[in-house]
Amino acid sequence: MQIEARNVSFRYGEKSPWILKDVSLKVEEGERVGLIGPSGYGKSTLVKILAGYLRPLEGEILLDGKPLPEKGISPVQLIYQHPEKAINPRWKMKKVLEESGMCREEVMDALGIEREWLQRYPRELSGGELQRFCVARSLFHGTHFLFADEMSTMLDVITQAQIWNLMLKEVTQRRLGLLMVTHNSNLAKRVCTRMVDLSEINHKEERTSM
Ligand SMILES: Nc1ncnc2c1ncn2[C@@H]1O[C@H](COP(=O)(O)OP(=O)(O)OP(=O)(O)O)[C@@H](O)[C@H]1O
Repeated sequence: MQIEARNVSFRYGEKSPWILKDVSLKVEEGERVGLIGPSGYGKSTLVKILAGYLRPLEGEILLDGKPLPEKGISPVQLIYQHPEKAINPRWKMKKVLEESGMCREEVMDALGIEREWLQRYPRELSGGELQRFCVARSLFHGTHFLFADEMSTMLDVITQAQIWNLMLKEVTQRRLGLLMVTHNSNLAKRVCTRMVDLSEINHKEERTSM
């Protein structure tokens, strides 16, 4: 499988400056790509577009040459920096996991998810504890591509290592495609098979100066 951003352009408002202009990027199954670039340059925006959370104003996102499916749980999963925004506040954690069909014991153990947390609401967990649920959920059996947007920045070093060890094991064994946004070059070197610098594939400066 392959996911592709083809000639994607985006801005947040009609009069706002272009954030992305004519950006093309492909990620193949089994690849682990690190997306880097200056702060505020559009990395998170591109990842949200690739995952189908935002629609491009020009260009398209193609999964094996077809538009992303609109129904069902997406084969493209995004884990962001703010787990509290990604989880339904009215559901207990058990229901959150059940909805995705992701209740593998070994994943919960590897992530250090305590079973007692399953009976709690999101507001009753810390950011790090919630993020483990977001990671667990993203690994449901239908996932083909995982996008991690600075997902471990808020976590302590031990939890970061725990989460990344599991992610790497799953990504390698299942040959998932991974796109990670990070400012941590040591982590990127350990995890990624290829690096992409957004400033090299984004043509916004060329167009806006015309
Ligand atoms: N919802 C929004 N509405 C308006 N502007 C936004 C919105 N989200 C982001 N932006 C702007 O779009 C630009 C790109 O933001 P984005 O978060 O994609 O950058 P980034 O490269 O991921 O940054 P960082 O490395 O600092 O996380 C920034 O100038 C930001 O202020």
